[in-house]
Amino acid sequence: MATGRTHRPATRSRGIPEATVARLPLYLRALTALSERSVPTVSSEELAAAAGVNSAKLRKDFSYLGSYGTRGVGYDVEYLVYQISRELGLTQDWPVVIVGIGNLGAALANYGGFASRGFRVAALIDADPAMAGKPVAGLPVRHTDELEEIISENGVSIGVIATPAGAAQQVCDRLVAAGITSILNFAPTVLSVPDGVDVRKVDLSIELQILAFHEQRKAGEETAAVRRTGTAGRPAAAAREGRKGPDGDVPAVMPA
Ligand SMILES: NC(=O)c1ccc[n+]([C@@H]2O[C@H](COP(=O)([O-])OP(=O)(O)OC[C@H]3O[C@@H](n4cnc5c(N)ncnc54)[C@H](O)[C@@H]3O)[C@@H](O)[C@H]2O)c1
Repeated sequence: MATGRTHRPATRSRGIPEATVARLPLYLRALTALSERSVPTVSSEELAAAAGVNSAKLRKDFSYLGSYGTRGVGYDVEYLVYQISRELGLTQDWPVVIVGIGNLGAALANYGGFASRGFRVAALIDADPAMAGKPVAGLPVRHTDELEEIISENGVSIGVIATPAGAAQQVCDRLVAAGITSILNFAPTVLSVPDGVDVRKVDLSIELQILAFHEQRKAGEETAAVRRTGTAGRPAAAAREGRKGPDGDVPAVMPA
């Protein structure tokens, strides 16, 4: 990561809209891929396409970082990686605990993408005494009795909940009481937390339901087109083509 620059444009670490913050990881993922291919600069259009974002939105987002690119050259890939990483707080190491080491917790523990992005799995915690000490992803599973001690010893501020829904609130309360201020919740339940604690929820079934909604709508369009023209298939396909932009790159479902 290029961190050796002495001149940095002023950035506003406060006051960045939440929607911009949500897109920064998309830019970072696209930029990291360019950096791995040793691509030195990228235009806003190329980067926007790689991140699946509209290029005017990208330029506006980058203006919040104080990054305007160079006319005719584009953005310096390495420097943008550094800038976005710094804005997202990824230039420091974040110890994370995962609570609930079943199918999902073990899969998350084995996922290499956390460590490579600065999220070190400090401990794996489970309530099942039979799991205590068993290695998962190279770490011995620790019992929930040790939860508070683990969090304070490792200075953990992010907790991942992968327990059954019924246990999630109680686990959340213990994490918060132990000093955790950010929670990534995979359990299908809404968590109550005090002010100052951030919760992000991941629910793949909700994503599938949204896709189902769009599938149903597409099927509805097809039926309507058949009624209008008496021809199956082609009119609906043409209607879908018609929704695409000039480059044919506008997805039917935009990333959130
Ligand atoms: N968000 C998603 O997209 C998504 C996808 C799959 C599963 N899930 C959810 O993730 C959760 C885990 O799913 P799974 O398939 O891994 O279940 P699982 O039954 O395989 O694992 C759950 C683990 O949690 C442990 N546990 C139970 N109570 C606990 C407590 N109080 N403290 C600590 N550990 C406790 C159990 O001992 C078990 O090892 C479920 O809530 C499931 O609905 C979410």
